[in-house]
Amino acid sequence: MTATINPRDRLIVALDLPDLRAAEAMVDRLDDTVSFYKIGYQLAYAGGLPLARALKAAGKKVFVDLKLHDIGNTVGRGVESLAELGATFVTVHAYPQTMKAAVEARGQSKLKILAVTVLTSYDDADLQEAGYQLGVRDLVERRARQAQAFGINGLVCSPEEAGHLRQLLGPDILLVTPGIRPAGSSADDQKRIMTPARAIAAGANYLVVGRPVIGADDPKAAAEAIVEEITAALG
Ligand SMILES: O=c1ccn([C@@H]2O[C@H](COP(=O)(O)O)[C@@H](O)[C@H]2O)c(=O)[nH]1
Repeated sequence: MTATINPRDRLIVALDLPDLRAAEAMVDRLDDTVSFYKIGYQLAYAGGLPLARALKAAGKKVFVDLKLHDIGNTVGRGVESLAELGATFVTVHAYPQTMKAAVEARGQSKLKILAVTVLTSYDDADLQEAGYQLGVRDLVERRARQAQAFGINGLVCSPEEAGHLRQLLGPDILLVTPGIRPAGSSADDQKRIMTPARAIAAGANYLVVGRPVIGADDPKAAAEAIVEEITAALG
C-alpha cells in the first residue's frame, strides 16, 4: 500500500488560514509543489468549504478535517454531505457509534473515513485530566483496533504511534500523521512530534503539515524540502 503513493502526494498541507482569499493565495504560492490540502475548522467556519470543489476541479485532493462527533444519525448525514463535496478524506473521532455511523454512510462512495485516535497535542497527563484511565499508547491502540473492526479506512495518529500501529494492524490501514516538525522547527502546541523522515520510516502513509509550511517565509521552499525529505526516507 505505502509503496504505491507518490512521495509528493504524501504531504498534506493544512490550510489553517483565516479566509478563502488567504487560502487561495497560499494554494497559488505552493503551486505544483503540493497536491493534497486539508481544510479544517478555521477555514471551513470562515466559508472555506467550497474551496474543496475548486481544488478538486484543479486536480488536487482534499482532506476535510472536521472531526465529526455527534449522535450516529447526525454523523451519517454529515458524511453523506461531505461525500458530495468530492473530498478524499474526512475525519471522525474514534468513538464506536460515530465510526459505525460514518462507515455506513460512506456507502459505495470514494470517500475515505479517518478516525482520530488521540489528538497529537495530548500527552498522558492531558488524558488523565480529561478523565481517561488509559495513557496515550493504550488508548490509541484500543481505538485503532476498534476502528479497524468497524471498517474505517485510516487513522489519524501521532508518528510516535505509527510504527506500533503498522505492526499491529498490517499494511492496508492508512496512517495519517499530524505532529510533523522538520528538524529545528518549533513544536508549537503539538506534544507528540517527529520529523518527516522519521514519520515515513515509522510507517506513516501521509504527513499533515500546517504551520511549518504556511507560516514559513517561503512556503513553497518549505514544502519542497519536506517532499525531498519524504522522498529520501522512502529510499
Ligand atoms: O491529532 C491531530 C489531528 C489533527 N491535527 C490537525 O493537523 C494540523 C497540524 O497543524 P500544524 O500547524 O502542523 O501543527 C492542524 O490543522 C490540526 O488541526 C493535529 O494537529 N493533530
